[in-house]
Amino acid sequence: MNYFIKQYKNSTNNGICSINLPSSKSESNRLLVMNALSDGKIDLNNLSSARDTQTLIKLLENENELNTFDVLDAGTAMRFLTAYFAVATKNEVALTGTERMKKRPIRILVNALRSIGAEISYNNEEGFPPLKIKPFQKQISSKISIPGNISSQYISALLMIAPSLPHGLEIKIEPPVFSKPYINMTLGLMELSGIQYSQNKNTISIQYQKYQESSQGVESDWSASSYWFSIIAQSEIGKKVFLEGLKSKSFQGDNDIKEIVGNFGVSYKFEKTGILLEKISSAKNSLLKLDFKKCPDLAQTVLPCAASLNVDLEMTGLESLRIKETDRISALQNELSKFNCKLTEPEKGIWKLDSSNFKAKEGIIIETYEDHRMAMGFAPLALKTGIQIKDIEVVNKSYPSFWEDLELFGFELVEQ
Ligand SMILES: O=C(O)C1=C[C@@H](OP(=O)(O)O)[C@@H](O)[C@H](O)C1
Ligand SMILES: C=C(OP(=O)(O)O)C(=O)O
Repeated sequence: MNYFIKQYKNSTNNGICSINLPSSKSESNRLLVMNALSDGKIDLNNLSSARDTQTLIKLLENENELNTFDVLDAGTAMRFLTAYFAVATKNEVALTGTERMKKRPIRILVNALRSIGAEISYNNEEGFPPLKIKPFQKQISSKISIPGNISSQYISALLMIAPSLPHGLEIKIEPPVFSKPYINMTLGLMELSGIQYSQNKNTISIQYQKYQESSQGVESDWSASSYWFSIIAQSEIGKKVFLEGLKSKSFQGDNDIKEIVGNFGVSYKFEKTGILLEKISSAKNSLLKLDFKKCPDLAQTVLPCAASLNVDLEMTGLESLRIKETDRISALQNELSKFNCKLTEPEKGIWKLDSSNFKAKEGIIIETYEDHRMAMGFAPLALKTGIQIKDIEVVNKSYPSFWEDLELFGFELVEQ
């Protein structure tokens, strides 16, 4: 199904809308895997409603009955379960996903796991899911060296299983390290679950030990919050929204959104139960330099937003976007061009967004490429002109109530 999104139903409504964001799927999926590794010692509160998390819950709940585990399009579930089954499964299992998942690389993680003794084979194409994983026999090494520039999910997956290995694990991450806050999130949550580790620059050492009993709550999802930062950035001065469940101290690197969108005239204030956003000034129209290395998932929020505010961008750290739910660079190029904006790579690794000719023509149709962030990143542009978003169910991966929340805020959505 598609939605035609119009601007506010009632633009004179000045009341402050309060949005109940989903909880972080990244935190939820880590806690679920750690809980499974600890035989259920972690009391989990406020797990995410995201499909990625709900899928992982179901798979782990039925672990003893299933022999094929389908993660759909959840990258974290694929990578985390590969490591989990490599050390914890009692029977041979198959791990699979969507057609796109079968094109997301996993060789680096499989090689690392094989090097410590895991028995994993490829069902179709070498280097890609689906995988076949046999029960772990014997740890043959306790040292791994792994590139840090492809996906941090491989590293998080290895860190979480490290305490269960008889000889522990020493992981050397070869720089450059992308998505580092996600590695720190893994270590932070492991520490809260009683795991001790030591770190010397890019080498992390974890001895054999047991996850301890603990109770863990999940914060709201900062990546999901980013669409609200974008909406307020594109609203008139004085417009506000309250986002529930976000905290000033977070494991999520995507909380960088509050600083990035500060450049677009959005202020924020933490309160007891969340954060209040307000549009206080126009965007600075000078060239803005941004590095997405720590927060790649914010790119699809920030680029369309900058485009509509006529802010040109010079960017680094976009490399990992090519291997996510879709090739996010091409998807962004295609959809931004519908607004007369150009995304180019004039020098290797340096990206430019030219927003000077931004034009919102009525009736633009946004393709979403089976990627939730394409739908949610472009939806706020409805503040400029009515736009159509294709395949709206795509948001279920991370933010199932996204469209209801837009309506609550005052957008008018018409099914097409
Ligand atoms: O560990 C995680 O929870 C995630 C890590 C990031 O992936 P990469 O490490 O592949 O960049 C991010 O894009 C993804 O949405 C979630
Ligand atoms: C990249 C993402 O997720 P994953 O890699 O876990 O599929 C995302 O949510 O934007």
